[in-house]
This record gives sequence, structure tokens and C-alpha cells, in this order.
Amino acid sequence: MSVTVRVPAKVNVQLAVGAARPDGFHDLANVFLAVGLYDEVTATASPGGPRVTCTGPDAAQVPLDGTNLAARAAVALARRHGLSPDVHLHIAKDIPVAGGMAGGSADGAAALVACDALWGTRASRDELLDICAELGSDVPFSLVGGAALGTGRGERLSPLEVGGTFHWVFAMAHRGLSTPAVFREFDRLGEGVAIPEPVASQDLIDALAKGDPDLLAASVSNDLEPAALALFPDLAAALAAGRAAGALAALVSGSGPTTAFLVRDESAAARTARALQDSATCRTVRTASGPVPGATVLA
Ligand SMILES: C[C@](O)(CO)[C@H](O)COP(=O)(O)OP(=O)(O)OC[C@H]1O[C@@H](n2ccc(N)nc2=O)[C@H](O)[C@@H]1O
Ligand SMILES: Nc1ncnc2c1ncn2[C@@H]1O[C@H](COP(=O)(O)OP(=O)(O)OP(=O)(O)O)[C@@H](O)[C@H]1O
Repeated sequence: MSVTVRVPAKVNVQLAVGAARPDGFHDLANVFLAVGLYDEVTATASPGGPRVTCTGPDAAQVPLDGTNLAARAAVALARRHGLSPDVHLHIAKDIPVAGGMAGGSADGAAALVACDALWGTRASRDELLDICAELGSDVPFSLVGGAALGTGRGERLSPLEVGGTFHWVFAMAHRGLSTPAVFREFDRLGEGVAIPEPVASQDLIDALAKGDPDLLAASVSNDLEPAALALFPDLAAALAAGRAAGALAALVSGSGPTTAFLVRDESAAARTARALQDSATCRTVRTASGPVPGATVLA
């Protein structure tokens, strides 16, 4: 028997970052939007697991050992329920790796939901969310999807209302960026400067609730963007190319290096995607819209 779970990528429409905490993490006001670029994780009973396989354009960059977040999710659930994690996890990966779109986190949430269904552990939503938070700051949002404000290190979620569909173009860079390295660069750039407490923007929350792309474009922000640009200066050219193509807003997605462009509708998405592809400032270009649901078992 097998269970397949589909799980989306995310874009951070606001990422406000506070000073480094004693534990090395940063408090955030992190407004997540789940967008329709998906990985699928299939869990199949198999002795001696977890065994991980992966297919897709970036598969070669995905670790297949016990560090894979899907494997870690299976082990965490099995341990809590006194089971052995006898499972084969196959990841059909379409979310770019190390792109700031929570690809690994998505696989962790998907594997958890898939193993829960496969093993009949019937974990409560709260237990699943607890395990997600242990696995990583972005993992709880991959489980819930939609739109949400993440506080703490991003793992404490409050759902947000969204009054429409937002259309996006994503430009994937020629190489990845390490999330810890980007946070370290944020700290370095902020040395000697008083870093304010991260606060969610009410204008941005209102723009989401209204479903209004112009209002959203006026209020998106990412405090990690200067750090990502410092580590990867070529990203400025991708941002400029998207702006020149008429995007309503251009920003680095999370810790980068994927760049995200908010556009008015599907036809603007197709136009902007073509212009970005022709600009040769990126590796590949994808379009997607959101919000979409979080990790979902496929029938
Ligand atoms: C940049 C974002 O993707 C925005 O959603 C997230 O904040 C990162 O979430 P993630 O990849 O799930 O991160 P984790 O696996 O929890 O942490 C990886 C590393 O990122 C840094 N980190 C992450 C989250 C946070 N609030 N503060 C941090 O400083 C820490 O160096 C940490 O060791
Ligand atoms: N299932 C997985 N898929 C991809 N990468 C994984 C996975 N499990 C662990 N990793 C490791 O995590 C690193 C970060 O990859 P990931 O694709 O999650 O980055 P990201 O999208 O930038 O993350 P985030 O947006 O959550 O900061 C990879 O370089 C890889 O070593």
C-alpha cells in the first residue's frame, strides 16, 4: 500500500527579521503564502527504512540519507508512536532546491502526513504541528498552506484571510544559497545597528484580505534581501529584469536566491516569464498562483 501527498512551495510576502537570539535563531514576523509549485511524496511500506529516492530537475542536489527532511519526519513520527520507520519515501521534486521556497520543509510535512496515513497513527493536527516545528521553522506552514503569519522563529502560525488569487513569476538562479549563511550575513550587515522587533504590516494583511495585487505590491518586504544580494550580487539583475518587464513587485523569496515577481493576472505572468527567460539573468522561470492548500493526501 502507498500514500501520496502533494505539498506546495511558499513565498514570503513579508519577512521581518529581529536580532539574533541566544539560541542562534531570529524572531520573525513571517507572512507566508503557499503557491502552486508542488512536490509529491509517496510513502510505501518497506522494511528497514526510511529509504529515500528522488526524481525531478534538481534531484541530484537532494540528500538521500537520514538528513533528508522527509526521512527525519518519518523517524520522528515512528519514534513518538513506538513504531519502526519501515517506509520507502519517494519525492517527485518540482520545487527548486535551496531556492528559499521551503522545498525541503515541504517534503518533511508531506512525509509526515503520508506516514501518518500509511501507518494509521492518526496523530492530531497539534501533534503533527509539533513534529513539524521540531523539524524546521518553515515546516509547520508547509503542513497548513494557505496564508499565515509565522512568529517566534516562524513556526507559530496564525492563519490569514486572503480575498483573491495572487499571480507570481519565479526566477530560479544558477546556484543555491544556504539559509544559515544568509541569516549570518543579515547579522553581519546589522552589526552596531539597533535591530527593531519584527512586526507584521497591517497594510500587507489588509491587502491579502482584499485580494488586491496593487496594495500587496506596495507592502511586500523582505529584511533578508540585502543579505541575499550581498552574497549573490547577480540577483539584482534578475530583480531589475522583472521590474522592467512590468512586475508590480520584485523581491527575493525568503533567504533566496529565487526571485519572486507579483503580477496582475495570468497573461501578465506569461509575459513577465518570457521577458525574464529572455533576459538570461536566471536558470529557469516558473509561474504559479496562490494561496493553495498545504500538504494534502491525493486520492
Ligand atoms: C528564511 C525562511 O525560509 C523564511 O520562511 C525561514 O526563516 C527559514 O526556515 P527553515 O529553512 O525551516 O530554517 P530552519 O531549518 O529552522 O533553520 C535553519 C537555520 O536558519 C537560521 N534561522 C532560521 C529561522 C529563524 N527564524 N532564524 C534563523 O536564524 C538558523 O541559522 C538556522 O540554523
Ligand atoms: N527533502 C529535501 N529536499 C531538498 N533539500 C533537502 C531535503 N531534505 C534536506 N535537504 C537539504 O536542505 C537544504 C536546503 O534545501 P531547501 O530546498 O529546503 O532550501 P530552501 O527552499 O532554501 O529552504 P527554506 O526556504 O525553508 O529556507 C538542501 O541543500 C539539502 O541539503
